[in-house]
Amino acid sequence: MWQLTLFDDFSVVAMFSYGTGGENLIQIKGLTKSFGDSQVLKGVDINIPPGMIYGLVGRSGAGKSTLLRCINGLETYEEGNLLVEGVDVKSLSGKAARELRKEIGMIFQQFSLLTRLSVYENIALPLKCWKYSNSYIDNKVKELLEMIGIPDKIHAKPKELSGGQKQRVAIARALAMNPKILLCDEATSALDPKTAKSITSLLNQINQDLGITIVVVTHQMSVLRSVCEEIAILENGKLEVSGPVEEIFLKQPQALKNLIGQKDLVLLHEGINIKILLSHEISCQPVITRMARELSIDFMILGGEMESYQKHTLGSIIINIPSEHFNKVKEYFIKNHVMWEIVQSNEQSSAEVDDHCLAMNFG
Ligand SMILES: Nc1ncnc2c1ncn2[C@@H]1O[C@H](COP(=O)(O)OP(=O)(O)OP(=O)(O)O)[C@@H](O)[C@H]1O
Repeated sequence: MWQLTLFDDFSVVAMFSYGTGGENLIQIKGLTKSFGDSQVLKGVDINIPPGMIYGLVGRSGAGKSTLLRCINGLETYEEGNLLVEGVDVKSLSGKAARELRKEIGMIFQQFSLLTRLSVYENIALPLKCWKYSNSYIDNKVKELLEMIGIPDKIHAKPKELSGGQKQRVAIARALAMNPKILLCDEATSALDPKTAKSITSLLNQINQDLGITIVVVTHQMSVLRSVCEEIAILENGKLEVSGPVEEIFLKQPQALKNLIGQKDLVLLHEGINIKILLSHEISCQPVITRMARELSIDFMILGGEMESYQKHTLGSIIINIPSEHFNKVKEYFIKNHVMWEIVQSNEQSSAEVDDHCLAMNFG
């Protein structure tokens, strides 16, 4: 539903309030951004529905932080549209731009707390800037401290806090204005794995309890897997792949391989090495052992891994089967809707594997 809002500097902004179900809270289309002669975002398209935790990944310099800063209006862009709640961020100025930023909280790798202020004062800062009453501020800060789980640190200074506690305070400060969107730029990168996990759990909790849409920029794949529903992979300012996180990690498109590299696999030169993708449906069933029984074949297990995602556990397993069984194994996979691919050892060329399959009439 469209709404006209009149701000006190007399700027009028058409606001879109969702409630129609399928609308995207953040709609990015053909976004282009340059610094001088260097184009760092090259026509990026991304849609993020309300309430989703969305991950942005890519190698250093891919343009992730720049994209985040375009979302909250800290950077401008030359071409394309970036709509937040249906309003093009570029069209906003003055009070309207500040109102938008009020709707969007942000946290960073280095926490960005003011060292001379206490935890209470740090969290209260945005509320003071917006001139809320002292009693409102007091209630809000205490409520946020309860939510982030460190009410006892209310009078502590940042130097008296651990990294995880500092990030909790930064999260509380980012939530002080009741934003609809929380942008997290490498929020867990400076933390040890266990503390990082506790922060990702807090983000999940905030998303579920408050319905806040969260955009996460990270280099940590475990963070993506544990919090994000969908992700986008940026390469040199271009969107290479986007979609559900489970699907992307399962199918491993080239852009993901470019990002995380290839694992060193111990593959055999003899027979056929097959990677079986254990989707949620497949990982819930004893597909592999059943295959051995049903087809009366033996095979070697060369490796495998299972990873936990927000909703499911999935992964892959690599087996080596004797060449003469390939046809019936393939038929078994097709019949049981198993996703698979042949992986070749360093000694095997693809032509060799193809010849092998042709010679065996594997087609
Ligand atoms: N204010 C700026 N002025 C000029 N160039 C900039 C500015 N901010 C970023 N850049 C350049 O834009 C490109 C993208 O930077 P950005 O910080 O968005 O990448 P990133 O994907 O977030 O990288 P990282 O993962 O290392 O944080 C880089 O080449 C960077 O040097």
